[in-house]
Amino acid sequence: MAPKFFVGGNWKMNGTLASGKELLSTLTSAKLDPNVEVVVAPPALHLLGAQQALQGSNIAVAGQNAYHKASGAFTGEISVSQLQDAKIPWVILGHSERRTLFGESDEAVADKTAAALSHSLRVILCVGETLEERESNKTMDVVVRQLEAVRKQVPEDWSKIVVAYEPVWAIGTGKVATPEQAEEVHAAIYKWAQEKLPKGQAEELRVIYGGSVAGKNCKELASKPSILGFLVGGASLKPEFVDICNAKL
Ligand SMILES: O=C[C@H](O)COP(=O)(O)O
Repeated sequence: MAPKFFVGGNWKMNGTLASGKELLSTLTSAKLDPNVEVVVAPPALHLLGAQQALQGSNIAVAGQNAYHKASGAFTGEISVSQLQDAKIPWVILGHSERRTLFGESDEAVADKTAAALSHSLRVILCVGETLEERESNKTMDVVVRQLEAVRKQVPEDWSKIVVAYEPVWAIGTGKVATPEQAEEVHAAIYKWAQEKLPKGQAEELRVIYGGSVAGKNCKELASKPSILGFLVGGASLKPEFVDICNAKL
């Protein structure tokens, strides 16, 4: 059976308690494709409220980041064990904004991923190249390097990982990768997974696309065979997120 199409909404550092509540009520009252798994990632401060507002719905919540140490003097951080304790099922790790603005290395992302999995969290693992890397034909070198750093620490079980391919040049720019550009990288990630992950896991893996996904481009992207979902930023704050969740209908 093909894995379920996955749509994540990454709210980033946006919104108020009131706007978040309104957005969630739009989502819970909308008719969403039952064959799609929907996860929203509000800012940390809003996570528990969102989780409560989503009770009884099929929409789950995700943290936008987490630290791999269980506890201690790490001001400003939230740990994977605290997410687990609060029954937050998902966490986004390795987002390019974390990598570029907050200096997270491939190894740090791998540490976090391994720790998150060992605390029973599901992980949306982001990978992707910058414009400069794409223009110097290094897209797959970068993506494979990022994936391999994680595989080194998580050699066996990727069943709780969703890989989000997010070309940095397409994030928040309105410059979406063409369906062909995205498909090419997704297919190469699946090839990597076939070769490097234990038998049977590539078939279960979901590789989703992120970068300026919107109501107007989601259907064409979703029609590509290797695009098994989206990680949506800006448009996840708008009612059009419902259309994106329903891209396969
Ligand atoms: O996590 C989501 C990505 O950064 C995409 O953001 P965007 O849809 O605003 O381009």
